[in-house]
Amino acid sequence: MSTKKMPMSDNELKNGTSRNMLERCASVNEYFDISFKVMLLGDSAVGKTCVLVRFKDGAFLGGNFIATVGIDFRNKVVSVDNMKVKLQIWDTAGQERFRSVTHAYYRDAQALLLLYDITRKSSFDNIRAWLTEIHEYAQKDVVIMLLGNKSDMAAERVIKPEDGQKLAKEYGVPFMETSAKNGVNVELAFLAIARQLKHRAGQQPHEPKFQIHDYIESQKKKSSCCGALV
Ligand SMILES: Nc1nc2c(ncn2[C@@H]2O[C@H](COP(=O)(O)OP(=O)(O)OP(=O)(O)O)[C@@H](O)[C@H]2O)c(=O)[nH]1
Repeated sequence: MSTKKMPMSDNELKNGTSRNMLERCASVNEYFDISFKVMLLGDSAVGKTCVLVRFKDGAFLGGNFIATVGIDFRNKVVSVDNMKVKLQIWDTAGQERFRSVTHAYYRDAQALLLLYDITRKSSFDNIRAWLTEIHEYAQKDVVIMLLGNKSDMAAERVIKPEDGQKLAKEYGVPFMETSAKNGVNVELAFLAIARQLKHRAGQQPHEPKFQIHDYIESQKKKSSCCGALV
């Protein structure tokens, strides 16, 4: 299996060869205290790879769209309180024909980021089908977050933030709009997931449960002085 268009040589990437693998091995060796698997899901072209590249490398993959083939992953170690949390983030192909490949990876995932494109209604309408699939293949206690991506494309928007919020509320999952292009909320989404998983792993019986919704809202308020965060 291979992937596409991370910011390395195109040929290596499409064929999943040497440098790609070496870079991943190098990041595997980075020190960490605890590790979690996170998967990116959603229709083809909603921006899963771009969101991952934005988080991992702080870059935007513009230009021609090349669909992911199969599945691939990237590691990133983030600090949560005084702990190093490694997120192994699996980027899946959104195209229907790869579904049987990606199903096999659901079981190991501790968190799922489910994306739609705010400029494409069908990708939003398909979220219910994705959630049905998640309930069928993923662990019962998997942490799910809904992301409305491409929030920078205001002129082409067809899905309002309230629609995303409403759907997320119906399923009891946190929601935010992101932009892989300008980076809005991308880091927050992954950090909120890392924090939730870390708290869950080390939670003592007397400790209050980590409230991911409250954390997201507090972080948005903190950064609202520096830019608009939906
Ligand atoms: N304006 C804008 N374009 C984006 C954003 N995210 C992704 N794109 C563009 O949308 C297209 C699809 O992005 P990908 O990240 O390849 O989509 P994907 O979900 O990984 O697609 P599959 O690999 O087929 O599942 C590309 O042309 C990106 O440049 C964003 O936040 N804003």
